[in-house]
Amino acid sequence: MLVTLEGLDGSGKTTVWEALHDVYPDATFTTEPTSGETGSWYGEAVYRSIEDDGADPLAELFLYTADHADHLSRVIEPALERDDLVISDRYSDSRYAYQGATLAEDGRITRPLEYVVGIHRAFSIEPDLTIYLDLDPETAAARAGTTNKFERAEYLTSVRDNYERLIDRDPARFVRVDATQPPEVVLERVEDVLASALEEDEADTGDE
Ligand SMILES: Nc1ncnc2c1ncn2[C@@H]1O[C@H](COP(=O)(O)OP(=O)(O)OP(=O)(O)O)[C@@H](O)[C@H]1O
Ligand SMILES: Cc1cn([C@H]2C[C@H](O)[C@@H](COP(=O)(O)O)O2)c(=O)[nH]c1=O
Repeated sequence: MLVTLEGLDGSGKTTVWEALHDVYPDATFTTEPTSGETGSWYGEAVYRSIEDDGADPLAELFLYTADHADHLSRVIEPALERDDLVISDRYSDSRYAYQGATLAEDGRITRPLEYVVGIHRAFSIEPDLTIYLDLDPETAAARAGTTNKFERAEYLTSVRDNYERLIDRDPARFVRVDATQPPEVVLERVEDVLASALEEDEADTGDE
């Protein structure tokens, strides 16, 4: 089962992702952009681009997408074949929401969100469950510390609008969690959501 954590910078994804290691010690934990144990030079290239305020938005989209393609074949698909629970801190929805927003500012691509979704259609795997940590852009930017070009409240407002569009299109996949709550409350809610989804998945698999 593939579970993804999504939300604005500073919404608390990594805090939750780290805490879930203790709850699901046998799961495969991974991230996008890739880094650490599941990292690659593609992920390193993405982080270089994040630090480059003049990076070309289309080139940046394809760097992120290259990292995703490699992540799928090297980490996600083998883990799913082993029947692991896979928990990814960010995944394709980040691309749809963030690069959708960047390309809207850029202006070269009409219907940027649809364009980014479209380039994934032929090869990507949709998550079974996406937990969306919902936070207003101002709090998100303040928590994230505005350390890179994405962590600005104005930009995060259009990223959040894109997440809302994605949720409207696929409400069954997303579960919204109020990320303004204290960390322990957010974690408890995420744990409940995850436990129910795993129970449901087990029941469905048992029925086959
Ligand atoms: N529920 C919460 N309430 C208040 N502060 C929080 C909460 N969750 C996390 N934080 C704090 O906010 C900051 C950002 O948290 P975290 O790194 O988990 O967010 P993130 O969504 O992974 O951000 P990014 O996408 O930028 O990596 C950290 O200082 C963290 O301690
Ligand atoms: C996967 C992905 C990420 N981003 C952005 C979001 C963040 O500002 C940075 C790095 O992510 P982290 O969680 O803070 O490590 O990259 C993006 O724009 N597009 C993506 O596909």
